[in-house]
Amino acid sequence: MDSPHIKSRAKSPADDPDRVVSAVRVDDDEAFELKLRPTRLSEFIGQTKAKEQLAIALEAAKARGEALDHVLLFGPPGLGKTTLATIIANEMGVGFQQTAGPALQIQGDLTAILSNIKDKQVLFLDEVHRLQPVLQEKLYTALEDYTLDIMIGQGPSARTFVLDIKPFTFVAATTRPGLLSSPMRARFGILLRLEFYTEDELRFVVERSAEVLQVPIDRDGAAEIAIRSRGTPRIANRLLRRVRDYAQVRGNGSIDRPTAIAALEMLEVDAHGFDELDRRLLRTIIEKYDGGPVGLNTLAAALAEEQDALEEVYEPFLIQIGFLDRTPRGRVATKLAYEHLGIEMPRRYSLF
Ligand SMILES: Nc1ncnc2c1ncn2[C@@H]1O[C@H](COP(=O)(O)OP(=O)(O)OP(=O)(O)O)[C@@H](O)[C@H]1O
Ligand SMILES: [Mg+2]
Repeated sequence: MDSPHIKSRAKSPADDPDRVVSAVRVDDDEAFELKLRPTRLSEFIGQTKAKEQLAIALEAAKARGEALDHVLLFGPPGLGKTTLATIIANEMGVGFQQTAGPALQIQGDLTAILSNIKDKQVLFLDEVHRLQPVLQEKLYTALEDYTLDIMIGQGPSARTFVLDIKPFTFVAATTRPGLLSSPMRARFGILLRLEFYTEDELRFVVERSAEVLQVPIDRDGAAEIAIRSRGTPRIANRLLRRVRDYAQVRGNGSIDRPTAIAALEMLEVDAHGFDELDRRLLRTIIEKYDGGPVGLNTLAAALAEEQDALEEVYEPFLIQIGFLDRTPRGRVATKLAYEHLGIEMPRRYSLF
């Protein structure tokens, strides 16, 4: 993500409650996530709409013996974009190569990757919104007709070569689809929007991960973790890991509801798994703008965050659980938000 919000430093990063519930990946998630990452579409929990759309496209492409159409995966962090990209390669039975927008700086970086592409393979580009505009333009032709124009030399003696590229599947991921140019968006045949997970789906995620990790957990214990995971599998897995530690040290190693509650309270994970920005956003609307409505640009300035990051990454979850309303006149904090923060809701006087 582009703008990780500034966090106060706790003594140990592992004890920082905001870190525990942040949807953004942190370094020590990596090895752990790899282990818990589903590898086939059938193991991928939830996202029924995206999964169905993808399953049909995969079957059709396989039947035709062609590369799958280019895919754009978008949605807030930690919902399974990278996971789905690897699943696509597995299901197609093709190679997988991964890079990220900020890793490609000059045209040579892109040329090197594209000229080594194997037939029908998946090229996964994470954070596609951070790819330099000049490189985006180069990519357009590669995606459309599998050729790449390479300029050699400068000035009057410059010459252009056309490089043929093997047909491949470009899978791009972004948390901020609003930052993509429309020609870029038009290159994707398959657009998959990932949504926040329901509590039941997250309970499945927790139960599945517990099985992989061989941690005994009962349904209520898993449900308790699911509720506080902010609709996000990454957070669910991270909380499971911390609750497992707690159960091992303070309990008998297995996770039931009382153990999960005690562990999550110790970690200061609140009832909805809010992180610091969620709370700051709601508090700002309530305390600075009397609960709203407040315009997105004003709110972004007050929080020192980018507008589209608020709109695409943070607000959707708060809206989904009914803490925030988007109205034509701006953002409004709801009764639930006041209750959650323990602030009394002022009585509103109507003019009529
Ligand atoms: N549908 C799912 N079923 C089971 N586990 C999942 C699912 N989606 C995600 N996960 C788990 O959540 C972790 C985070 O998912 P992933 O890395 O794919 O998210 P992402 O959308 O790529 O995040 P980012 O925007 O930060 O790149 C994975 O390691 C995986 O274990
Ligand atoms: Mg990812």
